[in-house]
Amino acid sequence: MENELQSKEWLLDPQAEYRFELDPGTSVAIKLLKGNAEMFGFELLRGQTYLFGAECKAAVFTWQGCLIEVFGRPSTEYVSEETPMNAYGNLHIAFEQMRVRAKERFKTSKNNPAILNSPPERQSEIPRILVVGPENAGKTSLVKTLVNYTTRAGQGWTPLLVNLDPAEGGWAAPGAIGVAPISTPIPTCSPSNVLGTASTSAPTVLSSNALLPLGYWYGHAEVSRNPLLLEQLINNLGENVKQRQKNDELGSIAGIIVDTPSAFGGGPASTNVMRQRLIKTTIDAFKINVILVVGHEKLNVEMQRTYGSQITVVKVPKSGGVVELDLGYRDRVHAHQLHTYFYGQVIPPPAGVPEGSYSNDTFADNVLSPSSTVCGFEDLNIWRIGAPAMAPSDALPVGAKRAVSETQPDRVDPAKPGSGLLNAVLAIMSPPVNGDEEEILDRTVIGFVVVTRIDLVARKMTVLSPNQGSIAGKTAIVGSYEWQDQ
Ligand SMILES: Nc1ncnc2c1ncn2[C@@H]1O[C@H](COP(=O)(O)OP(=O)(O)OP(=O)(O)O)[C@@H](O)[C@H]1O
Repeated sequence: MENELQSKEWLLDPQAEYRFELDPGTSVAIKLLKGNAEMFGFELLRGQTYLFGAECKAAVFTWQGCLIEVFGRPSTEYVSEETPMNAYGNLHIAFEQMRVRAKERFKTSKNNPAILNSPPERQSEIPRILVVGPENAGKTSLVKTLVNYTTRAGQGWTPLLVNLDPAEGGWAAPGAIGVAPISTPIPTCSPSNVLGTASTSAPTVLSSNALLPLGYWYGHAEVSRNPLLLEQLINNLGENVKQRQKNDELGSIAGIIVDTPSAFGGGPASTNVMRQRLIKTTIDAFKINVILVVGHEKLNVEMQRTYGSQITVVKVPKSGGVVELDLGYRDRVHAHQLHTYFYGQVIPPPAGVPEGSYSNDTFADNVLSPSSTVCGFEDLNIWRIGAPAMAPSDALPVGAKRAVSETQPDRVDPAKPGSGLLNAVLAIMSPPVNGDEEEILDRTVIGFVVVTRIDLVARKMTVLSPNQGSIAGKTAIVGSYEWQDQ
């Protein structure tokens, strides 16, 4: 039903979903009028209006039926009665049972410390889930749904969401991988904050925007660019997760869900060895006990054969709603993510929705003020990991060895022509623990800056940074991401 406010009502039957895709520069607002509805497990409040923009592609799903009102015109919109949500719901129930059993066991072991002598069994009861699948399989959407259901279970669970897809741009800039404890459901509003927003970029009064992620900087979109580096960072992340779980045994019962890049789930045969090695590293680093293979028969068989004897491998159906994202779209999303990191995000509401009348649960109306500072070439210690534009080791002629190792930090001199620093995204690293400058691979990211100007004569560069703090004396790593403010 359409009205003069350019809105349209959609009546959804139980277990149906309304899917929409937005064109660049457009937005829609959705209001739940009757019944119940959710988006990737995030429950919509009745009467509340939610804004979506930045080419968002998503779906409103209902378990029991609902009536929604949609303001604005998506480029594609339709209702589907066929969704994999039943399978996703069953998975959640199975994981919930594992958690409840683990909690019971934990309580008993407090009264009977002898039980603590059976760590492998106890460990195996906590869900540590790895999600793999090819490109555009809906991996991230499944991960988000499972994490959101876990936080809604009413048990106070705070699962750890691990993002190993450097192209995802979760929580920080694209190029980083990381982990964040999730205590409230993650909303969906635009692809620039698919996994929620870090507390440093959003008002912390909103718990869904107050995530405290821990990130490592890989610096590239493609896994094949430097798989050895990614492997080392996954191990570092795994070590951190292990430490946290050791310090908070009860809290760790909520478990871990690991989202992976599509390179883990397939690709050319030449990358098979690298792919299998990265999966093995991930399984070991996070002590994975369940592998979910999204919509890929061959990969499912491969996982069953390789890990089926020790790990539960489950084939999960792919949703027909998952959108094929092309390279142009992914580039636009990366640019938008970086813009959002520095300037925040304002999604203009569509016609018929007054300013400020929508929910601020999402990160749809938040302005940030970055600062542009000039610093001397010597003020920042800039490194690049491995040689620039390095081909993977297995692409070298047989017997050939590299001059620079793929994980060796290489000092970058901004004064040298071709330093590749102009417009480059630099990750600012936490200070060295042992004073060893070269151990930068093992350091976590504290923020990002972009080099906007280089003055070779004055030996100075202009840097855009999210706040006004000085960056003098800091250590930074440059990857292959570039960004220009447009
Ligand atoms: N049921 C659905 N209805 C509409 N859009 C959906 C649905 N499920 C997923 N999408 C959208 O499809 C796109 C791809 O989904 P998603 O990011 O989950 O896949 P992926 O397998 O993680 O992708 P990648 O290739 O980046 O690894 C996203 O924009 C997501 O919001």
